[in-house]
Amino acid sequence: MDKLTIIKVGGKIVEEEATLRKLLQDFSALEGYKILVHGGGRSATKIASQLGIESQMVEGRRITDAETLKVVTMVYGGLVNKNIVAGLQSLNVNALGLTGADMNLIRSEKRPVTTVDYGYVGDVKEVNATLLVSLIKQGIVPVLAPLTHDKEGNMLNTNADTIAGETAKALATSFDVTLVYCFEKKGVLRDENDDNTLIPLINRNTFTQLVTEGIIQGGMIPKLENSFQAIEAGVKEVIITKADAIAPGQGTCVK
Ligand SMILES: Nc1ncnc2c1ncn2[C@@H]1O[C@H](COP(=O)(O)OP(=O)(O)O)[C@@H](O)[C@H]1O
Ligand SMILES: CC(=O)N[C@@H](CCC(=O)OP(=O)(O)O)C(=O)O
Repeated sequence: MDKLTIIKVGGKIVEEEATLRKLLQDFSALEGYKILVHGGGRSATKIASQLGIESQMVEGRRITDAETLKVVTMVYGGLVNKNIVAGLQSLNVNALGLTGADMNLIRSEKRPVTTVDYGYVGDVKEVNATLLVSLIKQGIVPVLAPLTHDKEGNMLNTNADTIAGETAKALATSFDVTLVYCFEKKGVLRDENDDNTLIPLINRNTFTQLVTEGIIQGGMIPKLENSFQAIEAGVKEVIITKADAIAPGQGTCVK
């Protein structure tokens, strides 16, 4: 099977011009088929605040009311996505920016209200793998924004780590998929403020232990949950690493 690399890049990296530029250069140098998935949570929080809209996160997910949905649609589907596409085009990568609504790429359902009402947040139900395979085989590089739709006319906000994980899972029968989550730290760390404390390998058992010890917390918990789900669905390799270290052999390997 052909190899496919899916890189997910998070908030702090896409927000800063220099780090984003470096990541896009490294991404452009990757051999073979590839997809870039981006977040942009920090940019959305900043612009929402400038518009007088408060942001509220619960367990790493944004409470998305009608006004917030307008902001995230503009920021992820517009500003961040097009900035990345233009950057990649300048590096001769034939990037195509897409939300989940475009060509019905990712359909989701509004998350049911339980103790928390997340508002317009979508849980992924279906990724159009056939479309992605066809685009990739034409030499097109999809750049995916963290937005989905319900096929009833509504956009829904979806966590970017989940978009990357679900896309990797959907493509695992067509390619040998490597999924790389990159962010501002070296990987999963014993002390999250010290890049010298990298944990090179994590499995479900060590993960549970590290969560109990409080070493893994916050946004790293859903990132690792997405990683294990991807591995269990046939994704070949999941790596969590620093944005300037996306080449093989670096960061934390999830098994
Ligand atoms: N053990 C750990 N090692 C590294 N980061 C950790 C750890 N535990 C918690 N984190 C936190 O997880 C965050 C990454 O998750 P998140 O903010 O969702 O990522 P992203 O920037 O990719 O969207 C890090 O910024 C860090 O604060
Ligand atoms: C539902 C939900 O939480 N969506 C995320 C989508 C963006 C994201 O995931 O961005 P990062 O990767 O930069 O964190 C949000 O609005 O923050």
